Amino acid sequence: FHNLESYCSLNFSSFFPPECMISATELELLMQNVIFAHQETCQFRQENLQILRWETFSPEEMQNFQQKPMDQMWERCVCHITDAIQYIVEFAKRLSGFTDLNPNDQIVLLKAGAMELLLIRMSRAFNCFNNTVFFEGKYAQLELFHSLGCTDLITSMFDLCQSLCALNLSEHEMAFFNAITLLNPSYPWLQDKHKVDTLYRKIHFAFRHLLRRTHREFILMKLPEKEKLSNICQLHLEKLNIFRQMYPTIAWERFPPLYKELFISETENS
Ligand SMILES: O=C(O)[C@H]1CC[C@H](C(=O)N2CC[C@](c3ccc(C(F)(C(F)(F)F)C(F)(F)F)cc3)(S(=O)(=O)c3ccc(F)cc3)C2)CC1
Repeated sequence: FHNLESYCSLNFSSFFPPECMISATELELLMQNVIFAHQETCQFRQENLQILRWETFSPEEMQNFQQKPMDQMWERCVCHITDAIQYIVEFAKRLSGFTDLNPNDQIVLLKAGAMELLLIRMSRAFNCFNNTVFFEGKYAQLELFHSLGCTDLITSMFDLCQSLCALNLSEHEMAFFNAITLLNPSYPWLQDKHKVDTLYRKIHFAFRHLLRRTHREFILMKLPEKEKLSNICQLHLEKLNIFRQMYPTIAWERFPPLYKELFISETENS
């Protein structure tokens, strides 16, 4: 019945189970909560990213980055991503209903979703006209990250940013896309799947309500599929493991605890 049920919930809102039904005021409050949670927890403001978007690194600066040793460049980037993920954790905590979830499930959703939300947010810091991304104060071309030794990962991140930029998402749409990506009820390790599913359906309903009001329903079909995001996350984990084989102690000694907690599996921690 799964297909029938998901088909119904998409097309016949009256098929919503009772706990999913929300009043008009609750709907407005939920929409504001998602939008404010996003606005208050972005690392950089949209207008500042826009102002700087033609500030690119000079060839000399590029070379300087490209000549950095692999472990140094990895450590810098891992610190940046950890900073960005702290904001993403804050976004989750401000989503009404997230902190009411089973604490184990909150961790499961953040472990699985933090990198996906990072990738979505990255498109805000991406200039699709010259294929550059905001990095350490200016916009950087893909080649700047050469010394990381994971050009396929960087390329797939840039491609994802290009596809998201093509949708020209508003900050409101970005907020909802992040919220529904985080609250994915299909993760296997969830203890209270039903509670996550109820919250997911409410936020998805509010997202569709926003899109109907702005005549932007078509983007729902054009958002990157789940597996496109998870493939890039998988590639990130593979590159991290290759790096750790090359520099076995760096990850332990120099990577921030939050990054290790999220991306270096417990079995190795013990
Ligand atoms: O909240 C906001 O306003 C946004 C949040 C997201 C920010 C952002 O784009 N980022 C924050 C950290 C960023 C980032 C992305 C990916 C990674 C890695 F995958 C690897 F290095 F391998 F690529 C790692 F983890 F393995 F190391 C590290 C760090 S970055 O800006 O340092 C950056 C690095 C490489 C790029 F090729 C493009 C960007 C992306 C931009 C500001």
